[in-house]
Amino acid sequence: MTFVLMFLDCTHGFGVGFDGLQESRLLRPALKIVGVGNAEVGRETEAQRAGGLPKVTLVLVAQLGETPDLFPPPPQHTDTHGIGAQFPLRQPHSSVSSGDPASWWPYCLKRCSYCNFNKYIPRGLDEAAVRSCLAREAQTLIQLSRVQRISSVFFGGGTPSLASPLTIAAVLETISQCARLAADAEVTLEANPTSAGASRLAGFQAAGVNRLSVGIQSADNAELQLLGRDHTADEALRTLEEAKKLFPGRTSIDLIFGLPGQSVASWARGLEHLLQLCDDHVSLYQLTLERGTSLFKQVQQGTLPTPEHDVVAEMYEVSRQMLQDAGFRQYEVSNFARNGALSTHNLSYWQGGPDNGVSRPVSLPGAHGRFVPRGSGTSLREARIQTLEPDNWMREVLAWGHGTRKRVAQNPLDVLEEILALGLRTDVGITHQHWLQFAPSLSLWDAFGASEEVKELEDQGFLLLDHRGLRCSWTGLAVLDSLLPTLLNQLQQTWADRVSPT
Ligand SMILES: C[S@@+](CC[C@H](N)C(=O)[O-])C[C@H]1O[C@@H](n2cnc3c(N)ncnc32)[C@H](O)[C@@H]1O
Ligand code: SF4
Repeated sequence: MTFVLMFLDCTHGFGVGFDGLQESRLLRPALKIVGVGNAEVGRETEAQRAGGLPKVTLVLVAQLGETPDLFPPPPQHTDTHGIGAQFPLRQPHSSVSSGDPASWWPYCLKRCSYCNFNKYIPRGLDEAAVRSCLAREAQTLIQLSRVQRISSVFFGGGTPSLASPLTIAAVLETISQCARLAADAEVTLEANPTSAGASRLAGFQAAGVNRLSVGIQSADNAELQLLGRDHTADEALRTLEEAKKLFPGRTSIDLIFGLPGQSVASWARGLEHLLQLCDDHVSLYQLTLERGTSLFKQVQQGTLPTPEHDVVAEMYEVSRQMLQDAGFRQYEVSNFARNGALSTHNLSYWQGGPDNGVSRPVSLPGAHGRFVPRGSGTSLREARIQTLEPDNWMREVLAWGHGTRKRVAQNPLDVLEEILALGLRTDVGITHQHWLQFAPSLSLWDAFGASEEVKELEDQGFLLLDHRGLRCSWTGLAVLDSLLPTLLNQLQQTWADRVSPT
């Protein structure tokens, strides 16, 4: 089973509109794409809007009817945030007899100027209380999903490196009491340079963390200031050095490109520098100007320039090439690894989990999950969202054992659409074998083999459908968002014609 905790990463990589697509398709599965045309979709970024970037040509029209809440929301407050509302899609975003739980720490020391994640500045935080709720919810969700074996755990945020190692140890201890935590399980923690000194990192390691994802973001002090980060480039690089000593081969760095005023040359210079210092894993995020953030406001008011589409696209291309030259494999739209340092947790997420009953129990406020509550006698997958506000979430965990605010049942087509949209983010794509686990009566050939539009994408060099399965080419991976509407539309049509004709 896999706990997925987070968020879908709306900024995973370059391409327009994927966040919008994810929001509408993955979190509001009851919306049906009924056509493809020249329409804007979803949460188009401000940069796209202002810069005239290509629009995803996707039309979402029919609301098919969301299933009612299966879980009555706790009585003390009303549910004002249904699935899809105000949730960071970044990341992420779990499964069944084997799984990958994720746990969030929703607190940050300060708000970065670009980030609209569900996060809070801790004031009078009772960490022991949060710890016990995290452990309790993990226990409830694992029991409910009947997960037996866990192959990865992800502590994301917010800033989980602000939590004490004791908290991380307590959650891991609970997980290992509820299911078999494999001896070689990947246990990742996201760390901010400011809260990740050598002794804290050693504490996390002693607690059971064996992989670190460090939020470096940039090696340029002016850029870090623009991003509202609370660390300098030197501090970030010192954390990287310390992390590499403790987690050699298992330290990842997060970087952001496409900042207002950033040139391709300055971005490339910074990346070149970081490639000499980094370990074996790099996550590259294209900046999304998120409504409600101070960076968004500054760009909107004209105090900062809008990042230009062509410039940002070139940054992405240059980065991919530089990473390839440095020995990295682009194994996903925005993730690069060398020496086999691919993230198990991320892969299980993009590949939709190890079996049909993909469950991603998510623990922590505001987290998103995919979950099969086998413990309550069902094998149907649900999209779940945990309550956003930590105080309410804690009250609910104390009262109910969990803070699941919203559950939406996913039908087989919803699941397939996720498999398609997420699987194509990887360089391997979707193998025939994998697809058939989810669609025994509709092969990839059935779904896409006879489509003129898909054939056109193949002829244009974006897509490959062959004996291995369906995947993007190197060129296609960079523009996946613009390929997905055609593919999703095609899937829906063949599903309607061949699997559930009305
Ligand atoms: C939510 S953060 C958690 C990690 C940690 N708190 C940090 O900031 O390094 C995960 C990643 O998402 C990135 N991120 C957040 N908002 C973003 C945005 N608007 N555009 C692109 N990346 C973003 C962060 O920079 C970070 O690397
Ligand atoms: S530290 Fe990370 S999660 Fe917190 S505001 Fe900054 S980017 Fe967002």
